[in-house]
Amino acid sequence: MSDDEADPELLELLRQSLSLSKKAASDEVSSDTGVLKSAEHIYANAIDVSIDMYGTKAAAASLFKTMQQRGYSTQAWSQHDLHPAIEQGFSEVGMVNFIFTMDLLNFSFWSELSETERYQVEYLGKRWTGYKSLVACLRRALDEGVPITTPRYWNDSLGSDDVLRHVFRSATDEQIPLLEERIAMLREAGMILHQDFGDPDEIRSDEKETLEAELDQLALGPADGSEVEVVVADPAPIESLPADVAMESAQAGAEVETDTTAPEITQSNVVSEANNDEVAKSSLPQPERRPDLTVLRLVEKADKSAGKLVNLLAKHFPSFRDEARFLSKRVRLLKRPQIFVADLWAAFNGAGYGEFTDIDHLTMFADYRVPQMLRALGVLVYSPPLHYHISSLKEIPSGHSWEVQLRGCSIWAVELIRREILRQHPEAAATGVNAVLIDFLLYDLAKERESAGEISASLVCFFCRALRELGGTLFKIKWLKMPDLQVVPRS
Ligand SMILES: Nc1nc2c(c(CN[C@H]3C=C[C@H](O)[C@@H]3O)cn2[C@@H]2O[C@H](COP(=O)(O)O)[C@@H](O)[C@H]2O)c(=O)[nH]1
Repeated sequence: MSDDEADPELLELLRQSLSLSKKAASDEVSSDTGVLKSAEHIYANAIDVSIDMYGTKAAAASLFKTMQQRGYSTQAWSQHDLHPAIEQGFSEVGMVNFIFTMDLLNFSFWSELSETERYQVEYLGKRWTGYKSLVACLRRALDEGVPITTPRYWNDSLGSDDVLRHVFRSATDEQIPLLEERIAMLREAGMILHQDFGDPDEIRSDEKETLEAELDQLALGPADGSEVEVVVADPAPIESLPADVAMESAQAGAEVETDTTAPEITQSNVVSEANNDEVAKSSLPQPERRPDLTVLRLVEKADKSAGKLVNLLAKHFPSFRDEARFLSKRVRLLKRPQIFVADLWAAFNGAGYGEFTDIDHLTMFADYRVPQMLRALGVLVYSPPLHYHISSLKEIPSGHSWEVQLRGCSIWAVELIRREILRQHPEAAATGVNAVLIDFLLYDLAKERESAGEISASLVCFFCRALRELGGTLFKIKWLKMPDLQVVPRS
């Protein structure tokens, strides 16, 4: 390096000491999520939920057998009715943005109404409920030309409350639970993505000038007093983005910049992810195309670590920070950050943006559906007070000790099932049997039972272990109303 060139390491040191470099802020993220440790702590101190050893062994055997029979793998993810796939015309940017949007809102589809009256979404000539109703809303919006999976859109004037309410519209009188909270979460996440992972091009000019001025003042002249040229890193020109992203954005303009002065949004003048090409051919004036790479940058910041990506989500996004207090200790459950990473891993089959070196460190995702299945399999056992509370259809408030015990013990139970499978079948380690696939399978089995009428949507029939052993009948009890998201009213 010649004398008059600025020392890049010195400049980075200056930036970090002034905490001007975003790079410094996110490098402190650990790859250890702490979720399994929290789950073990909850299990070790739970008095209302326990894990049955025999049930766990039996569940491990039957789940492994089912996995073998179905050849269960990440491939199952793309075979789902509504999940996006590259083969359907989604770009990689579009897939990542879709999955982020989906898992940002992937909570609480609970209804107390009957199958016919509960919230449901009409799409592709079918009625979708539960988690699938959310995915159907996103697909339907894209088909209707609303770029609902483009983070930039969430705070664009075109993305009004009315437009977003229309995206989640119901085919029945019941609307999607927590609609206003979901809209607020979209806007908050869009702002955070722009602030923390925004395109350097989009840094406000005054912000950039401030940065340059501060660095100018601090640039240390070399010993011989010659001038040091302060270089403020220019935004990476689009051609220097990873080949696949540059290609995606050059070809398909995966995202469309919504021009706030554009005419009222109509089906034809907004380019959606899924039908870029058709509209590209249309005669309409095409707005400037620029991909929204903020989620990609978030994913890339994790350096292919699943644990780091989970922690980045919990660190930057309050709505992903799924934690609770149990016996006056903070515990981490992080259901949706983990399910986002798992969905990326499955959607991309462990490659590209789905490649994670530590995917096996993820745990089960503590929702309200998989615990039902664990109970039905005889893995989870409830204390009489908890069982009575549930069977008398009483709600369990968010953050209540019972909720934390149910979620934490479910995570620990799936870990014990995973260990038992590997104990019974050491070869399974090579086939990638991990908590993610066990969880996915438990969820899918629960939904299959629901479709087969064994578990109705609003009333969940449990084989109460004690009754079954006494040859008792099926206990018709309603699953506890346990919102899996701690919704803090937005001030
Ligand atoms: N632990 C766990 N929880 C999951 C899922 C999924 C869907 N994942 C798909 C991706 C790959 C798999 O093959 C699945 O097909 C949704 N949920 C949660 O359930 C609740 C919705 O329930 P219901 O109202 O009945 O649809 C809600 O809290 C939602 O966040 C999962 O996989 N694991």
